[in-house]
Amino acid sequence: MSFLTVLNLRKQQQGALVVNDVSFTLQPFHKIAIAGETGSGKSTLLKMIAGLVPVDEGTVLFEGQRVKGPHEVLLPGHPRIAYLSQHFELRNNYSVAEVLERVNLLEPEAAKEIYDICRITHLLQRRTDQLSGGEKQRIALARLLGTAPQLLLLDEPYSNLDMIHKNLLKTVIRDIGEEMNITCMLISHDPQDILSWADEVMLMKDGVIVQQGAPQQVYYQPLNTYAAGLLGKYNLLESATAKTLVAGPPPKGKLLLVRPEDLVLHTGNNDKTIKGKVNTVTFYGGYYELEVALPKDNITLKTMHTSAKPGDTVYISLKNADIWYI
Ligand SMILES: Nc1ncnc2c1ncn2[C@@H]1O[C@H](COP(=O)(O)OP(=O)(O)OP(=O)(O)O)[C@@H](O)[C@H]1O
Repeated sequence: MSFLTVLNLRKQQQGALVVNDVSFTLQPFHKIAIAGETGSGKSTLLKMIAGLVPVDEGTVLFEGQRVKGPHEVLLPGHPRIAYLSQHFELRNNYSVAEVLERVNLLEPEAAKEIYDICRITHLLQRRTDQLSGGEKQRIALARLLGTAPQLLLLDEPYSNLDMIHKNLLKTVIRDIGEEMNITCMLISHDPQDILSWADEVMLMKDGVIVQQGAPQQVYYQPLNTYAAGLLGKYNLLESATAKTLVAGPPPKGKLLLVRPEDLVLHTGNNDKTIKGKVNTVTFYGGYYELEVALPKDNITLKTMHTSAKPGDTVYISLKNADIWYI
């Protein structure tokens, strides 16, 4: 028996199929991250799993039991599945401690551990209108954890957070998984959040899972340009370019997909380099990004150090990475 089984789930909104025959299973403590363009059905899928939105067709089984829809129960939502919405609200004119105590099901010691993990212990006496967005987010999370969930569904938890609060929340989410033994699923638009956290990545488009696999696999072996683009920049290289960079002929009708960091910049040429002219150089802090015009392609390349300037001639080779054509 799987921890969570999603079977042929379908949902229509305003006459359009927004979740279309989605099936997957989730084992305890396996971290699944979902990405997809806006409107691809990610939130609707999580809300159906949580029992907050009625299912049109299909079934959600949590520990072998069907998750009931919101119209089948008095209080919508499964008691052991928590969903953190992008649009959560904290009641005004209450202290943080009061907001948390209203729903807390845990012993004081366990509740205190959650407040520590969520880094909110110092905020307990504050009023909810005296909090920053990042603090509110961690309190909303602590409130959900107080209901003792086994499965936590996080819907874009990092949106609208500055880097400091985002990093703090990332640590909190990691600790929830590791120290509280809660299984998490997460939606995010940011490849860095997804790839660094997930055991498995699920990519959605038009209500369908278009690709699912380990982060390295979906990043380096995307099934199509949509999947490639969701997880970062990429180059699609013509066969003439591919022939210079890769030993052996490219498969007919296919293009070589290369991530910018898998190209190497040289100042001199050899038989595995291709000559190009630098169009732009952009500094991003930890790396530089160069746009380079090749005879048949324009490519994007990432490098840690460079003194190249627009107009310079450079030579480019491919790192010894796995070759992927689409
Ligand atoms: N309650 C609703 N009533 C009508 N249409 C809805 C409702 N909820 C969602 N939709 C529509 O269903 C589609 C999928 O929405 P959903 O929020 O699941 O997408 P998403 O992938 O989570 O998008 P985003 O990344 O923008 O949050 C969208 O076209 C949306 O407008």
